[in-house]
Amino acid sequence: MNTSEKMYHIQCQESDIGHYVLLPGDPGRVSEIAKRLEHAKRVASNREYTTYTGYLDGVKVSVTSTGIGGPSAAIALEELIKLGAHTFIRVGTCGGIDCSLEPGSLIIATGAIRKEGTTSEYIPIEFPAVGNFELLTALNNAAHKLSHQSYLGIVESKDSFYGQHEPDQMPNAAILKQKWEAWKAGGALASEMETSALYIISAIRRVRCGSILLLIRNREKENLENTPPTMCDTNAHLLDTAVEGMRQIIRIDKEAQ
Ligand SMILES: O=P(O)(O)O[C@H]1O[C@H](CO)[C@@H](O)[C@H]1O
Ligand SMILES: O=c1cc[nH]c(=O)[nH]1
Repeated sequence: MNTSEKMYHIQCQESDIGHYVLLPGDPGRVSEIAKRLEHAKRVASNREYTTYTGYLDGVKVSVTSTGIGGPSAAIALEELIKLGAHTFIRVGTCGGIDCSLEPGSLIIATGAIRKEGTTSEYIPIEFPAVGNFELLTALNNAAHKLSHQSYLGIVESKDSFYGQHEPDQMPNAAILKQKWEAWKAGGALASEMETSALYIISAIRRVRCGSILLLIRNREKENLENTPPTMCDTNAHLLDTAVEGMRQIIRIDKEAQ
């Protein structure tokens, strides 16, 4: 491959991208993360994909938004891997499945339920979507270091946001609700839309990915306790923890060299 070639969707070339990449879904979150890097500059913005690149402890690190959902995240990840990136942290948001979780909690996804269509085009459904152990450990250590409460566990990655929030509006309501109850009984923590695609593709391409998510609202908790909607309206602790996790993995990699 000609490495000066720009990738079709993210509009970046190899020299634009670090080997380490933070992956928010929301393009609006990219500059907020980039502020936590050294000398970060915007390198491209096309469709849902905005990229900044800077440094952490002298090592080049990029931030690229994935947009919403598996198809969009899969494109970002595939193109970043083609440009040489090998270590990824998703920096996302989620809604509660486990009724004990407070809005504002940080969820570190050990694995993801593959309730999406993208990864079935890659590998049969029996293959599990699992995070990279080193990265999950680094994220967990980062949360402890910064004194932020975090929870390790399984998340649901689905395709339909409104299928989660308004299942009764869907002809498929009975199946949606039955599966949701099954995930709850199985101890799943939260629901989002990209982690399973990122984990499956990372496994297939032999790169590392970990996902950390901010729980912004927990309808299960509200329903159980009969309390009004409560939204978490701050994400600084998510961004600080994700960047500290990346700093830790960079340090571990340097020590192993
Ligand atoms: O905040 P981000 O990272 O986009 O993550 C979550 O928010 C979006 C839905 O509102 C989906 O992308 C979901 O996974
Ligand atoms: O409830 C939520 C919150 C964020 N993202 C989701 O997919 N669901």
